[in-house]
Amino acid sequence: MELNKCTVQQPITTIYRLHMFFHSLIMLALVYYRLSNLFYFETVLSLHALAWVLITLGEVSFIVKWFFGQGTRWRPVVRDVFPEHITCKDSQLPAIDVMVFTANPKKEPIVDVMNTVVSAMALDYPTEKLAVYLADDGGCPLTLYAIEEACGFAKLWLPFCRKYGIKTRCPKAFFSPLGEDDRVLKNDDFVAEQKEIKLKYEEFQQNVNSAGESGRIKGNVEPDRAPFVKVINDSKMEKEKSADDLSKMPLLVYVSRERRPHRRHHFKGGSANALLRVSGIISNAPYLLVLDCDFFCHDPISARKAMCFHLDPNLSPSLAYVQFPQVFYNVSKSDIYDVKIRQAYKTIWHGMDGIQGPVLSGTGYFLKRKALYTSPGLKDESLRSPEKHFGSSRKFIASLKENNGNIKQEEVISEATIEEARTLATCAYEDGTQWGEEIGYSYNCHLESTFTGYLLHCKGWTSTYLYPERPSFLGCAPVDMQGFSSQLVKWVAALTQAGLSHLNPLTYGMKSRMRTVQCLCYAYLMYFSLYSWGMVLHASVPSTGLLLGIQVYPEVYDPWFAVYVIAFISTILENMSESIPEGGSVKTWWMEYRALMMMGVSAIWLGGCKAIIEKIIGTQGEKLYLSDKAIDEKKLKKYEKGKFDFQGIGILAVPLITFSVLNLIGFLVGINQVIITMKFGDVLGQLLVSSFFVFVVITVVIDVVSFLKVS
Ligand SMILES: O=c1ccn([C@@H]2O[C@H](COP(=O)(O)OP(=O)(O)O[C@H]3O[C@H](CO)[C@@H](O)[C@H](O)[C@H]3O)[C@@H](O)[C@H]2O)c(=O)[nH]1
Ligand SMILES: [Mn+2]
Repeated sequence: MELNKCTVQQPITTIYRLHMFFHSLIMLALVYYRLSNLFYFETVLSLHALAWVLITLGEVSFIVKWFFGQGTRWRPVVRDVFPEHITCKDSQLPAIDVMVFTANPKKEPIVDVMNTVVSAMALDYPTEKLAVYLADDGGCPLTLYAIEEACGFAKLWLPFCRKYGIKTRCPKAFFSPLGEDDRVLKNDDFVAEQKEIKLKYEEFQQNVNSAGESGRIKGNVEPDRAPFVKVINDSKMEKEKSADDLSKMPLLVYVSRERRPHRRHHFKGGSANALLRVSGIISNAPYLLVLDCDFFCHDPISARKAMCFHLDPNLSPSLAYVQFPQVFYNVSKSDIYDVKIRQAYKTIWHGMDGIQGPVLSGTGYFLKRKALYTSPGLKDESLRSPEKHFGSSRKFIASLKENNGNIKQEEVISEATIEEARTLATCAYEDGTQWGEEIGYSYNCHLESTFTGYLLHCKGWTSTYLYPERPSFLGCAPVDMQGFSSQLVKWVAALTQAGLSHLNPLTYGMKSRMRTVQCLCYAYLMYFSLYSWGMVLHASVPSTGLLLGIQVYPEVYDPWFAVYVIAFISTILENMSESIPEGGSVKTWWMEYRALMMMGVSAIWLGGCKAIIEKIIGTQGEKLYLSDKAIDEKKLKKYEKGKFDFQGIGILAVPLITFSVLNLIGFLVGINQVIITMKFGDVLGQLLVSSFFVFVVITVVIDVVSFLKVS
């Protein structure tokens, strides 16, 4: 019986392809128009010619972005899984190591991190096949204390969930509106037990918070520290106490790698590689579930769902990972900043899934451990000289040869193993090895996961995407302009940097084992900031033209004017065809589009510029912003009401204000001119473009002002 099913999305695929054909004709026409007219300028040194060249460049950037984007619309698919068709016994399921990452308790509230840990421990998967690791990149004593407390709580929580078939296995979510369905009356016992467990949860929370607040346990990041590995719960020890099925607990391990101020640590990528090694000699599961600390498990059977792909003999040999979407529990209906990044998770990932597979999104994916060490179907070169690639640990090298991760359940984890694990988590261990290059997560890009996934696809690995109705994982999104923008700047800078490196999708990717259409998709993502140049030019050239009396579009009576109008409408329709069928309305489309325009001339543009400047001066920013997961209630209220919050956006305000003012003045001057001369034919194109920007600005201003009034 089939374990999974893949369907090409119809009729949208046919519509996309027809549109592709139609739109490419218009684009070609526009290129012809611009190029043929550029030759008519008597001198290239006039302002008029300059304006033409600039607007042409702007149009070219739109066309190139559109062209790359077609890769993501070529063959969108949706997948379905049938976990009930898995025939093997539970004891034959492959083991999974869950890796949870945290870095800073100030930005990542410890109790929330523990909720993620507990939700992972509570996955509906045979406990002896499950191990949960917390990589604490902050090395914070309070986090260690909290995980011990959390483990104690889990001993009550897991049996409770299992006994009553609770689906919402993240305690915090269970006691929130998210868990409403699970809290309905089951029987009298349930009511009593629920009350009790709630008290226990509050007690746990209280213990952690008071330990931190009273200063009894240090809640600070320790930037200069030795490696530390501690087994919090050894499932083997428990077996001896003959735990019954309801109360069995998975292995739980706390890891904090060595950090030294003068040593490069490579952020999450570095932490992940250290954890790969440590977990390799402890449980060495063939599959990994990777979770950011704010992404808790919301569907206990997600692991079984992922296995519907990994156990499928047709897919499995080349399948590196199964990606789930990032779904955020705090997205509001209007979502003014488009924090849910709809285009990525609802369009592009499905599109790439139909080619070679979705992007590795950093969290919520089930990865084959071996994929980080080898290429599919090739002789394993790295195992010929393992020390050069993997470093000197014999124990770790032996783990590579192990028969697809026989979890070592026979023995209790020994002190010697922990000692070795500590060595594997030192800074020096990676010296002179291939970690961060050929092996493990790549250090070549700050978006370690996306880029590592890209390299996996280059090696010929595939991936699949599963978007179930009930979110398998839920995370928390930033809810103000500053939070979302800084995330965007970080991502765009990293992607652009990858696009400008020698490993870019157009040269390196095309020559690799990656499929051609897949290369286009990656080019779309890595050169997305190019598009923002198009936006910036469109936000500045037509309006400046109005001020200086320079015409950049054909006259209304010129048939070419119609071509521009058609191009505009066609672009908007393409855009709508993505967001509206995905449960959206014209309003949701507009919110998303407006967000893109605002971010396009600010965060995305600056992120791209940052990468270009760094490329020219030859440095790479060593600072990386950690997204804030401690959500401010006031900010959340504003966001939920659809009111913009620009506080703290800093330099991003400069382009936003400049382009707003420029278009407003240009528009007024243009209108004035029309009134005086009674002729509008030659400026209408520019007036339309400017008014479009003015319209965006006005709708934003209305939102801001109306909020000031009510608050
Ligand atoms: O030095 C660091 C920095 C971050 N993290 C952890 O990495 C995760 C992601 O960091 P976050 O600031 O939340 O990044 P986002 O921008 O929200 O996340 C996206 O982008 C990141 C790359 O910048 C990816 O690592 C993430 O998986 C992806 O979800 C968090 O759990 C952090 O605790 C570390 O372990 N060490
Ligand atoms: Mn995050």
